[in-house]
Amino acid sequence: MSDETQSLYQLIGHERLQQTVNLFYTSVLKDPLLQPLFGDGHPTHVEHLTAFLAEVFGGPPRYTDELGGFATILKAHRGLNITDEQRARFIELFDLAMVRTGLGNDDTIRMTLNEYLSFGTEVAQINSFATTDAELHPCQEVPRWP
Ligand code: HEM
Repeated sequence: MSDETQSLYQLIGHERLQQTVNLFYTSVLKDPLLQPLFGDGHPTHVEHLTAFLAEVFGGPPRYTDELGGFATILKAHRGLNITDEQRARFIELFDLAMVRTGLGNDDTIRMTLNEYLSFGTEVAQINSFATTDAELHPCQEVPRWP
């Protein structure tokens, strides 16, 4: 496979993606602004968030095919009433985790992930406030990015 056809997922590598999500989630559960939303944490969160992001960046569609797909993440976010500060902290902690695993050393990867996180957290925030289906964000499936 030539470089042109390599997905971002391949460039990142599954293990490094999972390590980054793992560090991110550990920091979320210690964060005063975010921890109240996540409680004591969920044992499948790292696996599910990794699978979701893998699919977003061109990896296998395992989140859609095996882990409940977009409907599951939508259900998880509805009613959370995510504030602007919580949304910003989520992005900040993910970026810090990228720096710590070395993923942040690659400017293209870091910038693309941050661009996606800006979009993804906006989707999550809008859905977190939706009281009717009409108020949901129009993105209703696992997006492919970029
Ligand atoms: C790019 C943005 C985001 C993505 C890709 C994402 C993805 C996910 C996924 C995959 C799950 C697990 C659903 C399952 O069990 O399969 C989840 C759950 C959850 N998300 Fe998000 N999320 C995003 C943004 C946010 C934001 C901004 C917040 C709050 C600040 C948030 C709070 C939560 C909570 C509280 C849960 C449920 C608890 C848990 O599973 O641990 N998410 N999210």
